[in-house]
Amino acid sequence: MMNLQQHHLPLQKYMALMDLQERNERLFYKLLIDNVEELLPIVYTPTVGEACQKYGSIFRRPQGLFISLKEKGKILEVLKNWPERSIQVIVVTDGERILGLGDLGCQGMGIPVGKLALYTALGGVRPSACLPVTIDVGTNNEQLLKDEFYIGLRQKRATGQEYDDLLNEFMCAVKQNFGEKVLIQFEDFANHNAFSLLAKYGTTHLVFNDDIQGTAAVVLAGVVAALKILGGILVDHTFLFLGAGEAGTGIAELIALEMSKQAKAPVEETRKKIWLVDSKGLIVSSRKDTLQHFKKPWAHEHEPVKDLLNAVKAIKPTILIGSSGVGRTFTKEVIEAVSSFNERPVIMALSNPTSQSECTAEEAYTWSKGKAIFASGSPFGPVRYNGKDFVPGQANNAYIFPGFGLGLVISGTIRVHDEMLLAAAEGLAGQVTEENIEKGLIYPPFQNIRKISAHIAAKVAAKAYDLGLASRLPRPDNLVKYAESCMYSPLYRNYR
Ligand SMILES: NC(=O)C1=CN([C@@H]2O[C@H](COP(=O)(O)OP(=O)(O)OC[C@H]3O[C@@H](n4cnc5c(N)ncnc54)[C@H](OP(=O)(O)O)[C@@H]3O)[C@@H](O)[C@H]2O)C=CC1
Ligand SMILES: CC(=O)C(=O)O
Ligand SMILES: [Mg+2]
Repeated sequence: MMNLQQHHLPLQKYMALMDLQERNERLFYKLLIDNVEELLPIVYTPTVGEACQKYGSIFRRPQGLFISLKEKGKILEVLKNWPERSIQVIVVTDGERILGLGDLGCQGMGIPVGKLALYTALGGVRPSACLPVTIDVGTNNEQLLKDEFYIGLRQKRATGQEYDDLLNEFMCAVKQNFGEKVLIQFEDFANHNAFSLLAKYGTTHLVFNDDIQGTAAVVLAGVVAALKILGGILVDHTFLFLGAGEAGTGIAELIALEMSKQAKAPVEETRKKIWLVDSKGLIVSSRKDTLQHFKKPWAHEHEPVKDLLNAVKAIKPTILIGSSGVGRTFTKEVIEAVSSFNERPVIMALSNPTSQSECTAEEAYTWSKGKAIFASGSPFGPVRYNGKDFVPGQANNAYIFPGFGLGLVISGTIRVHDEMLLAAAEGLAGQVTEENIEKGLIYPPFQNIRKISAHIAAKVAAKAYDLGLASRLPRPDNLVKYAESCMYSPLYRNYR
């Protein structure tokens, strides 16, 4: 830690940590687990975003497995080259929507590598069972195509049949090489591929889209915890999203599902409590013909509204969620408006990294005059306002995917089901203590994340057993203890 702390720039710390991961993996995980709050912003958002942007120029040794269009027809052979045989979790990206930073091509590899480091440190999946993959189908990022240090294919992105065929070959080869119980986590695909990949492979493979499903579970958990402050049940609240893509519509759908279960009402009804704004304004029924399929369920009856501020005034949300990927879009006027009709407005600025956050913690507390219950995708430090300290929460899918994946792996689950996402959200919300709530925190500190992950894993595994989707038999009596017993710890063994 002293060595790391001598570096002043976060990117230098990132490089030092990646070197350590390469040199002494066990020590890397020991450090990450023992100093999770200090090191998470380095191996993960926001610094991993900068690392991906500069990946070519800071490149030292390859991490993960790159599969490019040139490997078409040989992907099985490529997978066989990976030295580890017992893979349990693959995180795969094609680099087209890296955080809120856009298309970074195969420099997006930093994301699967970082996510899998968290699978191990936060969720206890063995490092050797984790495989980061980047599918290189080119990039439409002109700057990268001209960059002499760019490490990927110098061509525009393959699309259509060529893209679909490569992805299909990859998905089939994974199953053939690693078996059907390997979890494939899709990460940071652009939404025009993300939804269709999830729908296509959800019935044949164990797949999970972190941006759509993991984010949904973490936000639902935070909202459920916030109800302890706000009062009422989910259907008593009105939600407004800025951003109607993977994160926005994924969260909206899971919240509507939970509302419908709680209120015993059809999901078509509970969806009406949720509104979304995209780059063209509020999603309303008069726009239905021109909307992408994932937006259509949210096209409610309303006159057109052209921007967020007017949408806030018209819809009067109790909960405002930013999932646009565009920084500083929760302006002073927006936060003042939402605070004018709420005693305690919930404001979540989910977009990553910090530069893309819809507002800062300081802005949320100051502009709401200390009323906001605030959480953000990338971390912000505590804020002092009016002589009082406010501690923001981190609404990031990192709370969910490590425990969620662990739950699937330890139960030998063969398919992901929405009920498991609800179970994961319940598991996380259940870990928020009275003490957290008193401080205005709707997420527990990351300090306790391995315990939290074990509880999430137990909930997910229990649901998988209940649904008959778990293949590891017999079902353990105490799933929390079992999950803990399965977790990797970076201990040195005593040799005889
Ligand atoms: N905290 C967390 O755990 C997570 C955070 N995220 C973050 O969420 C962000 C979005 O990700 P994702 O949903 O996958 O991205 P998508 O590209 O799928 O969706 C982005 C949405 O934002 C809308 N949008 C873009 N610019 C504006 C604007 N100026 N005003 C209003 N709406 C706008 C887009 O509109 P249109 O459809 O019209 O183009 C689209 O609906 C990213 O920054 C990502 O880092 C994502 C996953 C997890
Ligand atoms: C956190 C995350 O998955 C994202 O920003 O894409
Ligand atoms: Mg992501």
